[in-house]
Amino acid sequence: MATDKYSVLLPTYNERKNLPIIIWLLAKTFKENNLDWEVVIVDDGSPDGTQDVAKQLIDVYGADQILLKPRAGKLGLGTAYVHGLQYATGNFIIIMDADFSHHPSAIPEFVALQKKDNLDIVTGTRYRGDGGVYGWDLKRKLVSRGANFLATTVLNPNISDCTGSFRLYKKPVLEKVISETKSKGYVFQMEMIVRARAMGYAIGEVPISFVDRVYGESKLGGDEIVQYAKGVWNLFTSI
Ligand SMILES: Nc1nc2c(ncn2[C@@H]2O[C@H](COP(=O)(O)OP(=O)(O)O[C@H]3O[C@H](CO)[C@@H](O)[C@H](O)[C@@H]3O)[C@@H](O)[C@H]2O)c(=O)[nH]1
Ligand SMILES: [Mg+2]
Repeated sequence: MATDKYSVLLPTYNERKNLPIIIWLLAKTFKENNLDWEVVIVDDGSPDGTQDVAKQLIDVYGADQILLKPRAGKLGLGTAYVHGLQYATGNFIIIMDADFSHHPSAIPEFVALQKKDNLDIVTGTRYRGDGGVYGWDLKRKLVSRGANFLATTVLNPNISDCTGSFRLYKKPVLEKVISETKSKGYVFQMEMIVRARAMGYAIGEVPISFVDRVYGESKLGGDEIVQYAKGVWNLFTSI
């Protein structure tokens, strides 16, 4: 009996090479675990032809499993989730990256933990238990650790990985938290989890291994880091 449905929001920017494999892995994982699913691809006009690949995947898997909801230009990661959510039909939403840094094989663990404690949110953590980061250089590791340290000391949300973006939400919970969230870029994930905590939602953590992408480049730039620091400050003064 499968009444629950899981909608994956998959933001893409130049992920032509990664998309077919991540979709294949997702389909396999959901099928093997007997879960009802769909993927909403939010592509921001990638110049590398990501959308052509997405259309081919719709032909292979069917339009009820793969939805392509593009935007005209690169408008940022945070607003990509807001955009994708409008089209999701599942009662649970999974947010993840399209470049295998978030492996679909962790999804059954997220689902099981959510069910066990009837959690509102399950978030992947690189900074607890068996979790970890592989393939990042020292600078990127320091940026991530520093970002988490800043959020933890200033906002104290009692979450070991505030900037991670592999998460499972009850759909109404995500809708509520997203409606209160103001940031537009990478800082969005941190703001979401801090606000969710302040709203009193039940949050669980699953240790995950984050492996740096094989194909393509990260889109995290210096501007995102500045936006992040501003985001922590805004939350500090508003929550
Ligand atoms: N639609 C859209 N997608 C985007 C955009 N920017 C990035 N993406 C997509 O968002 C995902 C993550 O982007 P990456 O560029 O691969 O991020 P990262 O450097 O690996 O950063 C990861 O770690 C950060 C810090 O923990 C996380 O905050 C971030 O979400 C991600 O998991 C990828 O699927 C990428 O294509 C955008 O402006 N628009
Ligand atoms: Mg990445």
